[in-house]
Amino acid sequence: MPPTARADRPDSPSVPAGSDLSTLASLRRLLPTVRPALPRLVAGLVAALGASLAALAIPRVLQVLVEGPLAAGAAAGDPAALLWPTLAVLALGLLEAGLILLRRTLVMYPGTRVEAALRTTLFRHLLQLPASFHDRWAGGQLLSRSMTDLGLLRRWLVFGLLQLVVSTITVVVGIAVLVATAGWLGLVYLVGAVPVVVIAYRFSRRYRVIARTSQDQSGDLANTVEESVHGIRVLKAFGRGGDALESFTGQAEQLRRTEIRKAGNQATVTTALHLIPEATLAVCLVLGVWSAAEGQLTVGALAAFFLTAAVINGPVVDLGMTLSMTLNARTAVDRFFEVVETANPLTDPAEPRELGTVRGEVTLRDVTFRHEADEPPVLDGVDLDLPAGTTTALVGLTGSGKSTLAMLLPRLHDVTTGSVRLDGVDVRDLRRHDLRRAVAVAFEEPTLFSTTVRENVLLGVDDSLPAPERERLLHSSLDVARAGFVHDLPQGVDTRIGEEGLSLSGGQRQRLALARAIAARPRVLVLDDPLSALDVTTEEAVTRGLREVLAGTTSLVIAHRPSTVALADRVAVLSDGRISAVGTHRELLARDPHYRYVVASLEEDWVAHEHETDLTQEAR
Ligand SMILES: Nc1ncnc2c1ncn2[C@@H]1O[C@H](COP(=O)(O)OP(=O)(O)OP(=O)(O)O)[C@@H](O)[C@H]1O
Repeated sequence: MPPTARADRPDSPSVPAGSDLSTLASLRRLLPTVRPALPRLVAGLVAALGASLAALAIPRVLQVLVEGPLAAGAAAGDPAALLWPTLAVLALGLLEAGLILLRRTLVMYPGTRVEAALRTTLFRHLLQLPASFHDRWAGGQLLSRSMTDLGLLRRWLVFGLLQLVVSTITVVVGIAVLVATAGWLGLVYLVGAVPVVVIAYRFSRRYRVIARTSQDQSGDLANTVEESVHGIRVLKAFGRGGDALESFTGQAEQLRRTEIRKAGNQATVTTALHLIPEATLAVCLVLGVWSAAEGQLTVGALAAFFLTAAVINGPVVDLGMTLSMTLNARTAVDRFFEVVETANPLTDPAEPRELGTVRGEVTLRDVTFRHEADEPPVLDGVDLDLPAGTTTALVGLTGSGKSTLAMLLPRLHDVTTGSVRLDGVDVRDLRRHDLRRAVAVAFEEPTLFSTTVRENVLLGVDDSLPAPERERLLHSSLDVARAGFVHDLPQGVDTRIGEEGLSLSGGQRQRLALARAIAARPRVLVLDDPLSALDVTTEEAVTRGLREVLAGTTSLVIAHRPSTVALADRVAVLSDGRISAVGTHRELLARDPHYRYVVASLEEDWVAHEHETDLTQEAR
């Protein structure tokens, strides 16, 4: 089975957080974001109501026309008497059309603004949330929440919401007009509204669940596409393209079935909402004609009654669509708030300590770390000193927790217990911005952004530095990382590199990521196996350059190869969640059997890794 779905991650919480709220309470959470747009939305609502009232007024004019000038004019052979009522109907029609246009114009801008504001809020929060959140949440789910769900929400705000309010008011006012026009006949029409309400209520309960399933499934599908495109080389290399397609087709089929269920439910309710008012109208027709024949109702009142009922029938029939739009919007709001209301445990302290000039001394004391409270600890009582200006290699068997430990330094994770200190200050007492200016990281998996080489490398460099200084940093860090290949790119350092730098080789990407970490001139540099994708010759050249840069910088280098270990002044061995030995490479080789075992297994892994890299490159 190809890794098209992140089976280890919940794609979305199984019990939606907003599900215990009523639809109204759930949607009300949008109010703070919608508030600035409220005046235009309310103006749009007034315009829409005006249009509906104009439509409702037309039958009344027709009643006057039928009962007055039409009868009299026709009898006297005086068609001129029809002029004014006809002009009134025309004016009302034009007013209705004008108000509909005004409504559209008024609500279009606030709708897009609210959508953009919500999208920014979501993205800002995603950037704030810790790495552990992104470990748990699939990218496709976040993508579909920020794109599809917010698009649904905008359409509901500019159309569904207004339609719902206007339809409700039109129906209520319309029924009042019916009662005023035809007395008990209006009450008969009102009785017909009871099954409509019951059906609409039952439909909403069913549809809410289907809407949630459909939006979650479309997030899962987006995730599959994202992962398959991301991992296209692996899928091709292992000949698993067909399996990926099968998995995608399965998910797409599941979504299609849900959409069919959704459409089926909508069709059923729309049919019912069509039939009931029409049937009610038929009953009213029989009763109305009988009543007119008995002289209890004038012909004009009867005509006005049916024209008004026809105006009301429109919103009743549309109720199915407006309700489903509202329920889709409610689901979108729930899914939005599930992310936005995820508490961020990695916040800045209320009273942050100032860092001043950083020496770069790092100490870890009795550090325990577990991903979840009920999981065993990855780190369990780690004590480690990184004296200022020294380079320490962190070595351990695979899965021993080296990357986890490295992530504690810039607070990508927070310790569960114990402390990490920079120059004696607990990193949790510092602003994250200050801390991350002082501590830079180059990860083994180098992520590059879809922008120029220059912007990628200068990502961590202070924007306020003068341009010549930034330029110097750019070139010197590219030099150290032996990334001279960028000068051969079509526009040199101004060449846009592809999504995640995929148009570059693994080794080239790794060198740019290394250059980025060096260019930030941190006092503490964390390198998570930064040379793993380099060939031996390039690795030697980079190592020579790095040695100069590392002199004077406190560095923690996670090493998977003896050559990387050689960069370090000393080596710390991570075993069973704690530091089991610290010393020079030679000392540890001489006295620590576990270190000898780790080095031997790393050498084996390295040979296997080289072989696998060759295979993947051949597959390309
Ligand atoms: N998000 C997570 N939730 C639960 N466990 C995790 C998570 N991320 C990593 N782990 C587990 O934590 C342990 C340490 O992982 P870590 O990546 O720190 O090891 P490592 O020593 O850097 O491994 P390697 O040398 O293979 O890169 C592993 O057992 C891993 O499965």
